[in-house]
Amino acid sequence: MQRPVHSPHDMTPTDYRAAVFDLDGVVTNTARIHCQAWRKLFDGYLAERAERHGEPFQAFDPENDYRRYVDGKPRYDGVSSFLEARGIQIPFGSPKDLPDEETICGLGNRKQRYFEQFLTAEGVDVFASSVAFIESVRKSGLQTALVSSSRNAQDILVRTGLDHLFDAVVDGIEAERLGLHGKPHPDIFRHAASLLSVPPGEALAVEDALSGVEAADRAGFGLVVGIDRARQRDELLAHGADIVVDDLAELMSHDAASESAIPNALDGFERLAEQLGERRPMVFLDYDGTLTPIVDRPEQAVLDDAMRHTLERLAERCTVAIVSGRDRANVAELVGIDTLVYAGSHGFDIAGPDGLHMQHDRAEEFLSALDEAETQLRTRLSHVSGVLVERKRFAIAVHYRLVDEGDVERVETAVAAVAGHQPQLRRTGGKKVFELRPQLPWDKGKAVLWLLDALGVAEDAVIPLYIGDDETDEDAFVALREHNGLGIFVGDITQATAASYRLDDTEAVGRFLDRLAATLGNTS
Ligand SMILES: O=P(O)(O)OC[C@H]1O[C@H](O[C@H]2O[C@H](CO)[C@@H](O)[C@H](O)[C@H]2O)[C@H](O)[C@@H](O)[C@@H]1O
Repeated sequence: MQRPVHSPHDMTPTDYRAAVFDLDGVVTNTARIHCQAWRKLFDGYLAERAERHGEPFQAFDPENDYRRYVDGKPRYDGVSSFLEARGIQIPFGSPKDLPDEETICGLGNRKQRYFEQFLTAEGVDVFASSVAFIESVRKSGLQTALVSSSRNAQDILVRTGLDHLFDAVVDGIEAERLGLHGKPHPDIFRHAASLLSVPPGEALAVEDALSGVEAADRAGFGLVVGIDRARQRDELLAHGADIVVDDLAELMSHDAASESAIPNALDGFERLAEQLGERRPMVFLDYDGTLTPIVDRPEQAVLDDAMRHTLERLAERCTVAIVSGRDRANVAELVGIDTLVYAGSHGFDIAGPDGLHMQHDRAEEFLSALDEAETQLRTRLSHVSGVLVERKRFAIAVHYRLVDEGDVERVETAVAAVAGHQPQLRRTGGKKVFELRPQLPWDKGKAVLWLLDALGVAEDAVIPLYIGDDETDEDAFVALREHNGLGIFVGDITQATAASYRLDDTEAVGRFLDRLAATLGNTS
């Protein structure tokens, strides 16, 4: 029986029989790419019109115009609704129109061309916590479906390897084939529920777009969850969301995500050793919160001698890589062992023994945006006491651990404003830190996969093992799951994690690594 849900804490997935998810902005970060494509389309078209008709040029606003008129809607509906808002009337045309034709369909097809170009250049980011949430509701016995107005949905599912997460998919192509109306009409949500043979009232829906929560609400879903990716909490609620979260991790019950669900790597060491079997581990380690406890200031996070000795011993028996958000040179100096591989700036910059070296081939393009952002951040935040701005080669961390609670919002607003002026950078989070990183589909997970490939080890000869404590480590846990590796989360599990094991703290990490080194010593 469903209980009333007034806040994320009241939500129990097992009260529902099915869960239906939107794709862009919920499972994948393709909403960003759609937004770029819409912006390029409308800015180009409006500029052309301004020249032709002497109209004033008013650019497409990637925040307000995107949310209000195009987000979540099928392509031609998005074009119509934006142009209508600008008082522009052009013929509808036909879906066969070429991208340079001045019709609703022609412009929609032009947007698709831009979208494909951006997608190829930038790749697709996956929200690791959403994947963990979907896996967890499936484990709880719920059926799952994906609904998307996008005609690209299937392609994106295949590219990201996420197609196995859904029992049914209703995308833009299928919707058109069946004559279903796009969001905010309820059709595709109702159809998804019917494919799962579950009445909408017994299913929950997850959406990030205003048109999407409205569609799910109108379809009569038992619970409509809005994800607030664009600071529009109140509007999501007004359009039909029952609850709004910043991230699906907030909906993972402590039980589902914690001790009972995820075994302790020390208690379960024998089983883990069995999983290793004949294979050598390749050990990837995060630094802060994993090898050293979290402390007030980054420079105080000093590696203790016992941990250094353990790492040295382990590195004699298998490959050990440190994968950190810190600057590579900084973390290499803090660890101080030259037989290890070091990946810094969240994997953008890698070096190791025997001349191993990799810097993401586009990373340098972002240096001037990072430099400007750093200057702007230092200026804007100079009056906020306790803020620490830490520049890494390919990222900037803004620490607020020492900032008064009442001032944290000022810090967040300043970081958001700077990010708003620098579309080349993306904002991510961590432990009491906001970060700006290059707007590229690259993260610790991609870096770990690159290393596995670069070190040229046969897949059946090694088992990658990643230990980390923070949200940026989830990308690596997800990547390793798909490559038969193991993730170990350090700390209290209060949110969804894609790790398979856990350890309590850095001291437990030391004991685990010691035991691993001893086991490998016995078998070599
Ligand atoms: O990927 P990691 O190696 O874990 O690096 C993540 C960030 O770690 C550092 O900040 C964190 O640790 C500090 C020291 O304990 C702490 O004061 C801060 O609040 C934490 O966010 C580092 O300074 C950042 O550059 C890394 O991105």
